[in-house]
Amino acid sequence: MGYHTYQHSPQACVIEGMSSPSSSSSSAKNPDGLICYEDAIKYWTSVEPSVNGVLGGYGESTSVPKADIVGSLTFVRRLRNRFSNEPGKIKYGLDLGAGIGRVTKNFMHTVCDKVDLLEPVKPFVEKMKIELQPLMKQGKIGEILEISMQDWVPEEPGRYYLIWCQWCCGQLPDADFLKWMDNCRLALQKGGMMVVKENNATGTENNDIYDPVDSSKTRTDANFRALFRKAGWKILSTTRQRGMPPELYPIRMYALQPMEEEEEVEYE
Ligand SMILES: C[S@@+](CC[C@H](N)C(=O)[O-])C[C@H]1O[C@@H](n2cnc3c(N)ncnc32)[C@H](O)[C@@H]1O
Repeated sequence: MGYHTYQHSPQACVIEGMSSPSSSSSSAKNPDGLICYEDAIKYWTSVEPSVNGVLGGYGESTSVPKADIVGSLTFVRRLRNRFSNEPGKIKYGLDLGAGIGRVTKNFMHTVCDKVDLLEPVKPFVEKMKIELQPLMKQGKIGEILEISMQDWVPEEPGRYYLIWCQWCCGQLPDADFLKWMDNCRLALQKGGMMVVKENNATGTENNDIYDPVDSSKTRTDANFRALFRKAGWKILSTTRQRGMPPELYPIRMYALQPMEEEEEVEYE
């Protein structure tokens, strides 16, 4: 997510050349086929390891970082009676696509006993280790996994009380997204919760927008809901992030739990 994940006309696809934003290129129809993991890592490795870098130019001189953290905290606090840790287990958090550790540093450590972070980009991991020094000294940081979400296989089933995935699951095409959700289910404690916080493209299920800058896609709310259902997760609650600059895509938080077998899903 950078400048490019914000409200803009879909740009010309790097593969197809300079088609106009309004042209009906196959990129608009099949963004999944255009996602390239290597290009994504190359892009993120070239980005300054700072809040400004991971937030695409919406750093600390803007309202975005603060509004984002306040929104996340409020959302999780509102849900505190709807999820719990498994008796006797540590309240472990997992911060996915963690960048320089912004989410853990400002928010996750306050709701979890300990947080693991997953981030594939080396300069971000190096900066994260500096940013999180004080929390490491307090014993609040667990493992730092230097891998991509699509390569992650949970080593300890039922480890996590809260899994947080923000502004990074657009890096995965739908097929890998579904496999990744299966891994999340395996990794979650009984009673635990996962939150996906992402930009939303407008339109129906098939209107996801490819972003050539970081080789990701921005999903519609309809596609998120369809994928959650397909992967066997129910939405406990969902809300729109408030207080963001008007030029940005709408941002939505989805609080999720695995469906019980035969459970009816209620969507808001
Ligand atoms: C927009 S930044 C968001 C960082 C962080 N979640 C935050 O909100 O501050 C996107 C992050 O996703 C990471 N990323 C890119 N491809 C990824 C992948 N395949 N798996 C996991 N993370 C990925 C990037 O390196 C970058 O740190």
